Amino acid sequence: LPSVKILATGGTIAGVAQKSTDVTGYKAGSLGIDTLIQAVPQMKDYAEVSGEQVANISSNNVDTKILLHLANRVNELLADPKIDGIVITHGTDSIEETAFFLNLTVKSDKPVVLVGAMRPATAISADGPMNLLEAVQAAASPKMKGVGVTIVMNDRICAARETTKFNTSNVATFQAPEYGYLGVMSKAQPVLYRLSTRRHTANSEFDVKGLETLPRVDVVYALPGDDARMPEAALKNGAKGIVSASMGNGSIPNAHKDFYVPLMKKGFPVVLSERVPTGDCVLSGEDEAQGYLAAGNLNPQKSRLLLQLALTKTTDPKEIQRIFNEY
Ligand SMILES: NC(=O)C[C@H](N)C(=O)O
Repeated sequence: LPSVKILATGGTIAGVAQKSTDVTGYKAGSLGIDTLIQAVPQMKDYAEVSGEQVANISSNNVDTKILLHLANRVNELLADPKIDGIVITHGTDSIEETAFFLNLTVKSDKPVVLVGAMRPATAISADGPMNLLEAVQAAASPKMKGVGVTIVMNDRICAARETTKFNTSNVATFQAPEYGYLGVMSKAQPVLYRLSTRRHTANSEFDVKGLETLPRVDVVYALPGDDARMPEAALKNGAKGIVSASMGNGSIPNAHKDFYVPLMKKGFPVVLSERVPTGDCVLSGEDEAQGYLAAGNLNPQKSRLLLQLALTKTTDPKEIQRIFNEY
C-alpha cells in the first residue's frame, strides 16, 4: 500500500459541539489526529496512514510561522522515498490560502491534498470522515502526481489557485466558478478532467527553506469615496507591499490613487486585485504608466501570499509582474 502522512492543523473537521444538532457555536480544533484517524479505519484499505499534529486551531489563526513550518515539513517528508503523499487537515476559513502557499513552495510532484469539513465531528451527517477518506484516497493515487496542491472535499478535487470558499455553512462551499473543478472522487479514485497551466510545486522558483518570516504585505479594501487612512496605516506599520482589493479592474477611490502614485515612483509595489469574485484585473494604459501591477484573476488574499513570496526574491516591479503572470 502507498504511504500517506496526515499533518493535522485543526479546523471544523476536528471540531466538537455540545449537541449533535449544533452546526455552529462549536469549538474548532478540539480533536487530535489520532482520534480523527481512528474514526475512519477504512483509510487503512487504501494507504498506510500515520499522523502528525502540527497545530490544533481554527484556521483564522494560521499565521506565517505555521505556513512556513508546513511548507518545510512537507518538503522534508516528500523527500523521503518511503512517503507517497501528504494530507493536511485544515479549517476551511483559510484552507485556500494555505493550499495556494504550498502550491508555490512545495518542491515535489507527489500529491499534497488539503481537507476540511463544514460540520463539526460531533454533528449528525458530519462531512469530515468521508472527506478525510477521499483525501487519503487521492493522496495515495499516482494519478494525482504533478497536478499541484489540491483541496479535496465533498467529492470534488479543487485546484489551490482558483478555488475559493463561497458559503459559510454549505458542504459544497468550495468552488472555482470560471474554471471549474480539476476532477471528482469516484469509486475511491481521483478522476481528473483538467489541469492548471500556471507554475506550481516542482516548477516553482520559490524556496522558503531557512526563512523565519515573510515580508509584510497588507490588503487594502477599496471603498467608494474612501480617504487614504487605511493605506497610510499599512505603510506606517511596515508594509513592504500593498494589494488593493479594487472594486473591479483596478477601480479605487482617488484618495488611494493620490497616495499610491508617489509611492510606486519610489519602487513600492502596489498590486491591483479585485473584490469582485470573478474576472481578470487588467491594467489600463494609465495604470501601467503610473506603476501599478496587476493580479490577473488572483483574489486579494492569494495575491497577498504571492507578493510576499515575490518579495523574498526581488523588489523589481517588472519581475514582480512577471511572477503574477506566471503563477
Ligand atoms: N469549517 C471550518 O473549518 C471553519 C473553521 N472556523 C476553521 O476555519 O477552522
